[in-house]
Amino acid sequence: MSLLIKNGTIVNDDAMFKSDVLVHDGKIIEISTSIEATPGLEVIDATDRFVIPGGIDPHTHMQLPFMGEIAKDDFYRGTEAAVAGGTTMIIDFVIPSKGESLLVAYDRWRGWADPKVVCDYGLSMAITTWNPEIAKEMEIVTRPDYGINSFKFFLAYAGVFMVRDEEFYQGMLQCAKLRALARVHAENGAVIAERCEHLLSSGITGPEGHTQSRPEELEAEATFRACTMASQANCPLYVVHVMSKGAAAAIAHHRKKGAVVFGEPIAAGLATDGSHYYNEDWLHAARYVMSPPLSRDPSTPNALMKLLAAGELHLTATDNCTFDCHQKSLGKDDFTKIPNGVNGVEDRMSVVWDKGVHAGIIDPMKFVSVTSTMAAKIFNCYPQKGRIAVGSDADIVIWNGNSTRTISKDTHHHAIDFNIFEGMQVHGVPEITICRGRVVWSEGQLKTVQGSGRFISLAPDSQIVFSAVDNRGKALKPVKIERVPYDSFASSHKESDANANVVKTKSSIPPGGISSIQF
Ligand SMILES: NC(=O)NCCC(=O)O
Ligand SMILES: [Zn+2]
Ligand SMILES: [Zn+2]
Repeated sequence: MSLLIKNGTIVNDDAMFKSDVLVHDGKIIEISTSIEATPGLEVIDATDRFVIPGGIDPHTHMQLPFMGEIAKDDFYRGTEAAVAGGTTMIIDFVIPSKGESLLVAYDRWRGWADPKVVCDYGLSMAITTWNPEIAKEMEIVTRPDYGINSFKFFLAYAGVFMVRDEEFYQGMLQCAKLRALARVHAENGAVIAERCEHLLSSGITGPEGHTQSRPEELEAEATFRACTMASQANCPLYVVHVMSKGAAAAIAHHRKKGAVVFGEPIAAGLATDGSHYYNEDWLHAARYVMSPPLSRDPSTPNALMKLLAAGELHLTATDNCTFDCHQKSLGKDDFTKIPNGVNGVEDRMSVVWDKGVHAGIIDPMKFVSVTSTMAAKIFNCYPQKGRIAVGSDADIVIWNGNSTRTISKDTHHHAIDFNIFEGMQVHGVPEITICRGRVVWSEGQLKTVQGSGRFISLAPDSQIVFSAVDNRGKALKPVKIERVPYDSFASSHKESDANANVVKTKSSIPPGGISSIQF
């Protein structure tokens, strides 16, 4: 099947130019001005439109079993919502139960996703238990037939997914060895558990308790701790769902010291805030319950966008994990029982365009970078994905930057009965979405076939993630001092030596060897 896209403005992360694009058999085969429309070619007129790489959402949880419920968007509805919003690839998380084999969990996720996805997808793997068997299985799943190149550690959800600091540290050592990226959900799960108990016993049972149990300081503290530990393990780190200025500052602090750390704000955190938790309507407030919570500081969404513009945060995701009103209502007497998670996969591209490009904070190239290219580079599928170039997959969106739409549960494609962006009017509309050469969304209609998406095997050792770590590792090598064997008798009779305390060996201070906490 062949497609010709004419008269559009191609946008990559590093350039914008007018050109035509010819697609054949799922790949881009030619980019030049004035490609002739031969008979049999389907022609798309992209005059006054941008032609952008399809969005990549590197953080979703389709049909995740969580908090006694199953997230409503399954891999079919969730990927339909994705393509309706201009996203052509997602990276979802395999999350094994505590003690479960990674391989068993992996097969379950593939069994769920493969027959349902309408766009391409990759997988990341959560590590919820630590033991030598898990370390071995991490090695297995990084092979091409499994295609995992990142592992996520939860520092929250005590007793469910959370790992202890020493397990997280061991896990990162293993990630570094396998050249896989460590990802972290950075909160202080132990303190949160204490605070939840205290709030409930003081009679605070509503959704306002959720946000009060998880002050921003705890996210900032955990982010700082995770970055510090990653530096000690010489392991690149990716902080998922950066929700607060404090967490973003912790990432920037460590980057300034040379750490390889990436920060991912999500659509919810870029477009709305935590004032909803104090809404008097219980259900309204419960809809926004997610962790870490939305920031109570109303200036945070704009600040996070500016940090993307400045390169201090790096790419956007959604953490799409949807529970409907009925599921949310299971926590009506106890906020700790409200299933955590919000929508985003359909609206991320429009929200980032509206709050970023339309607001004058980022340009269209940066938009492409933070919605697609950076994800492709970090997860090592670039330039197959994330670029409009000859040889790349034809994952393309015809984007109208001037058009507007109003987000609503009545028109969205999620499987839930509300939308956290309800009523928001956004500039930036995906008019046509093309997944590997197939038009899957046009004229407001889905044209999808279940199972038509493919699994993308992600290889370890991404350049943008790992190029710096070897030299850094040399400086981190433990130092051994060669000494004459210690003899306690001789030592106690030795004359005092004026130079006894002078270290004669040359030593350097490795990265992270000096405290990075400076006030
Ligand atoms: N974020 C959230 O509240 N739910 C999804 C699971 C996670 O990523 O923490
Ligand atoms: Zn998380
Ligand atoms: Zn998540």
